[in-house]
Amino acid sequence: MEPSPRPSVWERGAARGHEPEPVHQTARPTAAAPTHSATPGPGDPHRGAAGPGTTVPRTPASDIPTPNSPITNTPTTGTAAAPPAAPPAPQPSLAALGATVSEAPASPDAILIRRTMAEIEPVADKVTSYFYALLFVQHPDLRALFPASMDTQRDRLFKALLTAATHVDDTEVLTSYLANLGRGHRKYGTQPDHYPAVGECLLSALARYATTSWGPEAEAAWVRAYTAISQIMIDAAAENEAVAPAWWQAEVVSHELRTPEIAVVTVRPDQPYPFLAGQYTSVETPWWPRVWRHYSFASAPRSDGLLSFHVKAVPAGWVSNAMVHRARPGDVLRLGAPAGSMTVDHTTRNGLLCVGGGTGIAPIKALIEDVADHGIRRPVEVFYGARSDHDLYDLDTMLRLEQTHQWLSVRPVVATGPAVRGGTSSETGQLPDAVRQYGPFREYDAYLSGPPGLIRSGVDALVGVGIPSDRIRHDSVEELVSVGD
Ligand SMILES: NC(=O)C1=CN([C@@H]2O[C@H](COP(=O)(O)OP(=O)(O)OC[C@H]3O[C@@H](n4cnc5c(N)ncnc54)[C@H](O)[C@@H]3O)[C@@H](O)[C@H]2O)C=CC1
Repeated sequence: MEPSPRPSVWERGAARGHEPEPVHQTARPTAAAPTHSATPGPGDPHRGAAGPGTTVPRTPASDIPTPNSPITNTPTTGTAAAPPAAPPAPQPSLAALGATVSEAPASPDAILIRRTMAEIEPVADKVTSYFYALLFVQHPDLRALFPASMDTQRDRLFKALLTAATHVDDTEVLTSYLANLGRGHRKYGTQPDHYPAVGECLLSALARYATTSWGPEAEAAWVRAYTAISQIMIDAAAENEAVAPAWWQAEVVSHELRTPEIAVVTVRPDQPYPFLAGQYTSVETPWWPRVWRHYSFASAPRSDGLLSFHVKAVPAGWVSNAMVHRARPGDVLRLGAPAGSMTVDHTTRNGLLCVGGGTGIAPIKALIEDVADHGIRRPVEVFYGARSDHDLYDLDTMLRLEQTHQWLSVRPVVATGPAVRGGTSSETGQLPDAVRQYGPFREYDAYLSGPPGLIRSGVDALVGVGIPSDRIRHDSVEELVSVGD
């Protein structure tokens, strides 16, 4: 697969009179690879972040590139300039982006971009493969910074780029999403001068496969979109450097095997870790460098600063098996920044209807603790589902919470049963069906957590029991699908 020797679009500059965007600045840094969602990626997490400081022209996020004041990216090795004062705001998911795409009239650029997208969709795998082949041939220094296995990685960078480009008209949601993405990429050691390299390869891949819709206008639209996207990410990362580390080191302080496959892992971050109950983080183990997976926090923020995760070892899951079968007290993990919008709205007195399946009960437990911490009595109804009685690994904890808080009600539901544990008999069936038997829940906000299939069918059930879709919160199904192991 030969990379095309085409001249840089960033050197040529976008159409419509925009200033050209220089491609290469100083020495290429010791970059890193993206592992989950989007763009240029990670450095070796256990060696410290990227290489020498580099500069790129900087523009206002909402504008088209105009060289002005430079950003200087300095290595971040986990030392925050100042401790983060407040927990981060919940971040929008790709699902949130999807909800907005059809509402506004499309701009000319968006129309051109969507045409390209429609054309490459049937051959998306080929486009992605070509994109990475090109990236690694033209920038071999970047290859060593991606995970050894690209199986999971393959889709992430490319898909996120395309998703963001598709939503280029929706400035508010897109900016928030991309800013979060840019901050999240700090843990990979992503540097500003990686973005033009990725942009070049993205456009080359599109040009090769979108033969019908591609042309000077489409290319110019993509250059503008990608330039805006990368600038938002670069700016957000630079701003975030002043207030938070690129990652946190976290020592395992306890490891409790609840079933042969499920462990509760508790860690102590090396510095304050602000987050909100219901959020999740990315975790990298020392055994699989540059492979990050998402796990929800299983507790609300605690006064001792400890964080807990419920991890189920899934077949062939690298990180999950390491977390369950290998991690022991004293091991040091790395954590990315917190993310996710499945958080409690404390401006309302609505009740909470919580549906947690399997290890999806972890963030539900955090939400319950959060409600308790706020001291306001709001009804909280929990449906806790598992395949069998044996898999209700956290039922004792949930029942203890129910005994402590009279506003809390916990209903175990097993797919195959019947079962009785802790003196509480479980219902038998699927979680969404169990929810439908109760209600209506019109004065409730809903929280869904668990396998992607449960999220999808759960939303329908929750709407069916009277909860408007804008009051149903769950993490992005796309992210859940891509973090299964
Ligand atoms: N924030 C979140 O949404 C979180 C999601 N998870 C995800 O939860 C999953 C947990 O896996 P396991 O414990 O093996 O769960 P599991 O496969 O044992 O299922 C748990 C429960 O969900 C129900 N369920 C599964 N698929 C369903 C479907 N298509 N429709 C209706 N109900 C369904 C099952 O009947 C069971 O009650 C993982 O995929 C993990 O990534 C875990 C923690 C947090």
